Amino acid sequence: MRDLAPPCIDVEAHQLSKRFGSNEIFSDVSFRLLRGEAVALVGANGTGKSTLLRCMMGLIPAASGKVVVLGQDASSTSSRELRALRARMGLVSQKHNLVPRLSVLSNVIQGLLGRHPGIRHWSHRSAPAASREAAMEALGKVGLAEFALRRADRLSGGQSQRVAIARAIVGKPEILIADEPCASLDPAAGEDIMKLFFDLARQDGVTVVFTSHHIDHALRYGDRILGLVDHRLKLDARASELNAADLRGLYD
Ligand SMILES: Nc1ncnc2c1ncn2[C@@H]1O[C@H](COP(=O)(O)OP(=O)(O)OP(=O)(O)O)[C@@H](O)[C@H]1O
Repeated sequence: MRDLAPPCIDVEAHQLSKRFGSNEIFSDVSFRLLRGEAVALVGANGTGKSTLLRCMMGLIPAASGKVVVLGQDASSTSSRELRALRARMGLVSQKHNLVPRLSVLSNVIQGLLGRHPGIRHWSHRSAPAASREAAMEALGKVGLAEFALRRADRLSGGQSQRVAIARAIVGKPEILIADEPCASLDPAAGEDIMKLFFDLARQDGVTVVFTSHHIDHALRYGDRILGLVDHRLKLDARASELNAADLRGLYD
């Protein structure tokens, strides 16, 4: 469990803007994410949610502005420092990117590689026992422990998604970024994953940012909700102060 007091800012975006060519994706986006908060990022298709998350991880450069993550400027740090920074974060992207021919367990163990530069344990057979144990624990959290030795290409879409989530949390990230984590999950599995994220924030002090088109998930599992509309951050409010109609208004 991380020390939750005093309150600490894990992410601070300051007047962040992004364009692809002449296409402005978002501009003048500023917000702060506090340690241990669960934050829902919402907005219609194509408003730039995934792009904003990728900027936060330093995976793509911003056009202007800056984003400071865990005390480091992700927009202008060296690639070596960026790798070290990313090792402290977990990412669940819309594409699972599992290695098809490897076992589920080996795929989850890959989530630990960034934490141990230079070590390449691609297979669960050669990984240290501690890595295997951590991966089994993460698989247990997403309800897939019994699938550990199955090849990743023999999973359903929803199972693959849960393996990707296990891979993102196995290294005990300080910040977890999840881009539509429930998109391919049935309602019960989606609820389980949202509860897991909520517990990671509440019990372990992980800062969780997730995008979702489930208004209900954003309201119930987000402490705070950020909303993108027309290239701008139009909403930054506590979930307890919002209702479903407020969020539906972002999609009009
Ligand atoms: N690499 C890229 N090059 C050019 N345009 C891009 C690139 N990536 C995203 N875009 C464009 O940026 C805009 C925002 O895309 P993004 O995926 O961030 O939206 P989103 O809000 O996450 O959408 P969705 O809800 O559909 O997942 C879209 O118009 C998209 O076509």
